[in-house]
Amino acid sequence: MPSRSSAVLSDAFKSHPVHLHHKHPDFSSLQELPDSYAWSQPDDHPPSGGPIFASESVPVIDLDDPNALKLIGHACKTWGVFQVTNHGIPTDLLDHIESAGRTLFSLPVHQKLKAARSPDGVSGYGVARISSFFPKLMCDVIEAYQTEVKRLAGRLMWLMLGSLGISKADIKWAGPKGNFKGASAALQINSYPACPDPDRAMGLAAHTDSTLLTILYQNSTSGLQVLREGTGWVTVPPVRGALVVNVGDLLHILSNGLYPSVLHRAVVNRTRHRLSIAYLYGPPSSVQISPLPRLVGPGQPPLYRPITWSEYLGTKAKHFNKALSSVRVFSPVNGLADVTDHNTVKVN
Ligand SMILES: C=C1C[C@]23C[C@H]1CC[C@H]2[C@@]12CCC[C@@](C)(C(=O)O1)[C@H]2[C@@H]3C(=O)O
Ligand SMILES: O=C(O)CCC(=O)C(=O)O
Ligand SMILES: [Fe+2]
Repeated sequence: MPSRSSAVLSDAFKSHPVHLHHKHPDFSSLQELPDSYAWSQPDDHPPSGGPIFASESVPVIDLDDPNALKLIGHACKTWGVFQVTNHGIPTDLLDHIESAGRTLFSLPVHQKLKAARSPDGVSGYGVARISSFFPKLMCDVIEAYQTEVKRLAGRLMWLMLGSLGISKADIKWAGPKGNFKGASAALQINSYPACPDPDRAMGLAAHTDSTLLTILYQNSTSGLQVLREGTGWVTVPPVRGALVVNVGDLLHILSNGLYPSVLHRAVVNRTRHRLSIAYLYGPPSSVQISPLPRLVGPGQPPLYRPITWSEYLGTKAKHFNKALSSVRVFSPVNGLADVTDHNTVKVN
């Protein structure tokens, strides 16, 4: 979004521009998966959806539930992801932003390319890392959505931190009113066209978000999967009106590893187009984030060094899924893999 915060955030990519040599095919007319889209790691990609009858599923939490705080704390510790209902964002605003996204993606390719994201930019049309050049009507919807989702993000922050015993006095950068006024954020609209060969393709590769938290709206077509230890990839089913919340790397750092960021990916569907809208939420871009003093002590040394969001995005751009372990202070002495290290994911 053309906002001050994303202009500052984009500084993070100046030294790691992404040069994509992709042509943008017209997906609406493709009968076969182009070779350039065939996924090279079939082992890591069991047929779309993972186990059909997963014994456990991602928690769905009603924010009006008096036990919401406890339920959120438990979900953050054990899953790193949960869905929320009664979150205050009206369903018709969700419907509007979805149709605004569809309108954008259904523009002819040449028109979308006029808003192509530059190699070191945060916003624009492209293959993952979006926005701008919207017709006025669409901007209104996006602004309305950003206002609401920003408020929800602040509320979720206090619920997530509150369940760790953290109060407003502990987070100075939340501002005098504790409403995270200076927070930075990016809104990413993802479009996953129907794919003739979904088991050989990938919508969005496995990653963790470099955020404090991410709030994701997904339309009625499933595709989001989270990696659950001992189970494998678990589909997060779309629940009408609900939003998915996941823990990002910066909350992982802030909580000194108590709330692990969750590895997730998006798979594609043979017949249905899928759309998702991610609100990637973080602290003011130059605030140092480090394990909260309240969560460290003699038996619990700080596991991560202080780092700003801007610096972390640069680290992510360089090390991808190893970024988090690259800011870890104590490497395990016995050489065992760090449980938080997603090093089973190969970086192409
Ligand atoms: C504020 C952010 C967070 C970004 C970069 C920048 C704008 C776009 C975000 C995403 C969204 C898609 C996955 C990801 C991994 C990607 O490629 O672009 C995210 C990345 C991150 O979480 O690191
Ligand atoms: O489309 C999805 O479900 C996932 C999107 C995502 O992970 C992201 O934008 O960071
Ligand atoms: Fe993500």
